[in-house]
Amino acid sequence: MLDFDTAQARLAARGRGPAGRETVPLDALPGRVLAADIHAVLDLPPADNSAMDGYALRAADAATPGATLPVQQRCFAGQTPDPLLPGQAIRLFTGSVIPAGADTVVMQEDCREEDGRVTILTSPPPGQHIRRRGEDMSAERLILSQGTLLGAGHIAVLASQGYDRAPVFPRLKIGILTTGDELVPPGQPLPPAAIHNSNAPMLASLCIGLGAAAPLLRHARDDADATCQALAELNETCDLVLSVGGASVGEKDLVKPAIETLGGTLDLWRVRMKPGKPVALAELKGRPLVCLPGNPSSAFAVFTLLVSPLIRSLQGRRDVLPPIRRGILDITRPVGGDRDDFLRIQAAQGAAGLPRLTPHTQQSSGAMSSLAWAHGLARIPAGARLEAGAEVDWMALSDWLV
Ligand SMILES: Nc1nc2c(c(=O)[nH]1)N[C@H]1C(S)=C(S)[C@@H](COP(=O)(O)OP(=O)(O)OC[C@H]3O[C@@H](n4cnc5c(N)ncnc54)[C@H](O)[C@@H]3O)O[C@H]1N2
Ligand code: MOO
Repeated sequence: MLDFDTAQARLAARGRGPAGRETVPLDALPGRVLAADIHAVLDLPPADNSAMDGYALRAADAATPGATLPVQQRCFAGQTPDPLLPGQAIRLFTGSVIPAGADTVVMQEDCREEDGRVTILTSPPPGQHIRRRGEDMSAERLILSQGTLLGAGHIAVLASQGYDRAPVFPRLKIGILTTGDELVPPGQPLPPAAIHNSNAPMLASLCIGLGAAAPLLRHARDDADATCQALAELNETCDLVLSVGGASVGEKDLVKPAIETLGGTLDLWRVRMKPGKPVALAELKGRPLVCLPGNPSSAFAVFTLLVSPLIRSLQGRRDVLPPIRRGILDITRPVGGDRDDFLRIQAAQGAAGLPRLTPHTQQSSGAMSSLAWAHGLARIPAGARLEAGAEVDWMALSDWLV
């Protein structure tokens, strides 16, 4: 058996960054991956400005508490103040440019203004409440790196620099192949012995959550030619193909022979993880193809832990392997087996700082109710027998499925 970390590293390393780029306006950037380093073109703030509503003055003019200074001018954000005359103060507001000659700002709560004069109740130190030119971003400095997954914070930074668009990598095209005569699409009547195809919409939604284009879905009945045909079509049109089901040892496991018939190479693994043992990484016409196990919870775990790093590396992202968290097992019976167990858990605030991880009562690979419940997957290392209170690694879905 192949240990879990080796399988994960092999898949993460298979990703080759995307070819091509496109330029996209700010409102279409969330979830896209930056295709170039971005440098600042402006100093931000562009000039020294006030962090408070108050008065700009020379600290030396208010060294004695209770000093009273004439108010020379009122200057709002967006206006250019006159130079500050000696012994005077300029009324300003948050964001107002600091007048030449002023070296400090006193917030209005520490002053009293009456009849055009302001009394400074608390003597200010020099430099107080002044935001310096360029202290946030300075022109020509790197502000965003290629491979960054863009969100609201990055878009704010781009906009502040005057960029109204940015270069991004094209969205990854993923094809999903499901197999099995027992499967019927949702929305259609269910004959005896059939089940609805839940893996196709689940995997499509996982791919979209990772920023891929809406996947191309194909279903092949248990037939060698149909499987070959669907696989060839997906491989032709997509950057990555995921097949699900038919990866194990059954007599109708037709995906592997189809890959070989089409001239692909196949690396077949039995990964020491539960759920999710049968996984294969194939290469067909220079493009990767991953075979996932058909059991829905196995497909979900394999996608989350093994396929998502491959997708992130194919997307050209910097953060291929998301963080691993720590938590405390909240269990009533010992856990552990001969494979690394990835238990579907909910996390709650624990007493001692680390979160408390409660596994779902139904951990079977075929059961999927827990997928709509889980916050993450807690790892129980192969060979371990862990009791309540044991500290373990866990992968939050909110970290791994973006
Ligand atoms: N003799 C052995 N049997 C099995 C082994 C083994 O080592 N020896 N491994 C088991 C493990 S572990 C897994 S995981 C499964 C993997 O099976 P396959 O990847 O070949 O998948 P299928 O047999 O096609 O299906 C398994 C299960 O999942 C259901 N399924 C499949 N596709 C979908 C779908 N799109 N939507 C909903 N459900 C789906 C299918 O009906 C089966 O119930 O093999 C074990 N067996
Ligand atoms: O590995 Mo299978 O995924 O246990 O059911």
